[in-house]
Amino acid sequence: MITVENVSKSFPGTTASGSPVLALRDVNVEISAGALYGVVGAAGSGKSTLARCIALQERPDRGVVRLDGLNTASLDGKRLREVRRQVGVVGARQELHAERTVAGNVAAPLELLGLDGPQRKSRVGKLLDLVGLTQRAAQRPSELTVGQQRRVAVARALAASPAVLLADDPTAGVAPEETGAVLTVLDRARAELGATVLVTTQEASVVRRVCDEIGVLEDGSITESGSVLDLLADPSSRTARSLLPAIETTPAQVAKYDRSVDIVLVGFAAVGALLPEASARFGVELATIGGGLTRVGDTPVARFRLGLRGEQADAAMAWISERGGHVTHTARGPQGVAA
Ligand SMILES: Nc1ncnc2c1ncn2[C@@H]1O[C@H](COP(=O)(O)OP(=O)(O)OP(=O)(O)O)[C@@H](O)[C@H]1O
Repeated sequence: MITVENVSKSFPGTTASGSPVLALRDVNVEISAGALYGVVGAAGSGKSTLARCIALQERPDRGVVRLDGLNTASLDGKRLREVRRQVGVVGARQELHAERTVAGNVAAPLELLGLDGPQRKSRVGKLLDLVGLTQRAAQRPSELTVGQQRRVAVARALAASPAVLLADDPTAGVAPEETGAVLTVLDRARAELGATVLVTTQEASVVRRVCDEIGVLEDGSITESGSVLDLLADPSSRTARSLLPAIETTPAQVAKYDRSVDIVLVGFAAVGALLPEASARFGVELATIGGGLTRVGDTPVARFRLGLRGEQADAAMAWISERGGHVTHTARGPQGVAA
């Protein structure tokens, strides 16, 4: 478990005015052990600063970072270096050793730890298998794509078996067709090695594919946090806006019905069966006039705009809500009576 409590961090100003940059403002974050947690925000929102505070590479001005309950604020010297080793870091700007092979790059931290040859070989073999680059062991980084280089960097960061893997903008500069493979490797680090994985990103697609929980940073403050699926339940949340399918309907489409509602459905059962069952049970016409289906991780998630017709429409919507559908009332058609 990683706990960030009331952390603030500023840097001396670099602009002409010289006023300090407040990179983090009173940030609180809780990351469960074994989670794949996304720190999400625009450029300059403070993601890397938060990541560096958690990796103990930066000291907060105020507040505390706890790693498994350990207050890291007072750590120094040897103990600080030991605890830092619990966090493996992959950054977009971190270079691999150009003159060493892929296997040599992954082995480098193990050499520093003093593992003997056979132990190193076995560990490097397992890590290259995890990142899917066994066939590339003898190649140099320059022979690999950016996405493959990033996967080597992940293997290297995992070499010393850290409890936490921190990937700062892992898909930056990676070709779109390769981002899936990079994210799969992060997911495997969590699933197969039990690491807690922390990812910083600006990309909704990264959140959609792999994050269980997120914290959204805006201008140094956390504005939304929690489980991704829970955040989707509030259609006005930034997370919902960026992850749910867009709804594009014209007033003319809505006008054909008594009224319309927007509905978010999460999970296999909800997406497959709720609407037809509600329609049959209450004798109500439920027509999908906008929205669509997406996937968040392995979970299907739908957002539809429905046109409703029938006396029992309210009862049908209440029935859907009781079964976990998130219903937002939108416009009434011309036949509707304003509430
Ligand atoms: N070492 C530093 N010295 C001065 N200002 C800094 C330093 N590091 C970060 N900042 C400033 O703090 C703010 C937050 O930066 P940070 O790099 O954490 O944001 P970010 O969300 O990671 O951005 P990006 O997605 O572009 O990497 C920015 O205004 C940045 O200019």
